[in-house]
Amino acid sequence: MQFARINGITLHYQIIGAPAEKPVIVFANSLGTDFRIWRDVIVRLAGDFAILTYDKRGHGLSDIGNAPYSIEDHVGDLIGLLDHLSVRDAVICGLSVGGMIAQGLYARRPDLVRALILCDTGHKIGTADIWNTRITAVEEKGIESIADGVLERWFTPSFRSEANPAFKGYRNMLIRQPVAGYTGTCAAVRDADYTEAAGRIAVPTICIVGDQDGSTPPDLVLELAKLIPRARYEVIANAGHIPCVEQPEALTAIIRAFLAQSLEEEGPIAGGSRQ
Ligand SMILES: O=C(O)CC1=CCC(=O)O1
Repeated sequence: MQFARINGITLHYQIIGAPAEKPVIVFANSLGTDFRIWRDVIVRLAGDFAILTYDKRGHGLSDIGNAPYSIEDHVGDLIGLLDHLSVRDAVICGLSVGGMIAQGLYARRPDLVRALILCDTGHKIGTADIWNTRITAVEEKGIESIADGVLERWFTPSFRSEANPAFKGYRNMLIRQPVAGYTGTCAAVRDADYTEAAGRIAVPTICIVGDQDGSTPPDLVLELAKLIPRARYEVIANAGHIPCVEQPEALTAIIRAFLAQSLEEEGPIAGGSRQ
């Protein structure tokens, strides 16, 4: 296991492959999850790419730090981690709040970003009322009290079978996140708005969404894609909010096709920076 002290807190991360030798893909995960959600995508990409995953603050094995957070706290952690690992010019793939972190990273440090894969995310997600209601419920009654509603938006009905051990496992992942980390990140999403910044994105970008995503539905993700100059847009069939879990093969195929085209257009990377 790999850990680094960044911005005064311990972050848990994992690097597979050599960033000095292969194009780097960084995966940023969603609210209420840790980096294990990317496993079935990573195993399909490893070998061709160096892969960095990490648990954002307040999630997984990373420290909680001072909650509540702003999205800039999460962005600052990823900047710190990439600087710590001397990774530049990476492909950033972010899911949901991870996609907002990716947008914020590009806004602050475009030198770190070669391409963006924005998965089931938005320039703005939800309303202040929705997030404040959720924060209050979790503070008063715990994550378990909202888990069923969240899981209905995360996964399609066929995945949400009690007979599916993976469904139970991801429910465990959600309800075992620290309350302060979870509500702290709800506050970060509530206050984040990348509507203006989206128009300034000038790297190859693809926006991807599950056709049954109940959290950031296809309409929202399409709206984001339309804000970003020349962004591509893809819908994955039979997936909710977390296609890396439900449809990893389809998601990997889209990522591969996008990177084959966009990295080819831009020229080869070696040593974590463009030639
Ligand atoms: O958990 C949810 O409701 C969906 C979600 C919104 C932001 C995020 O990261 O996940």
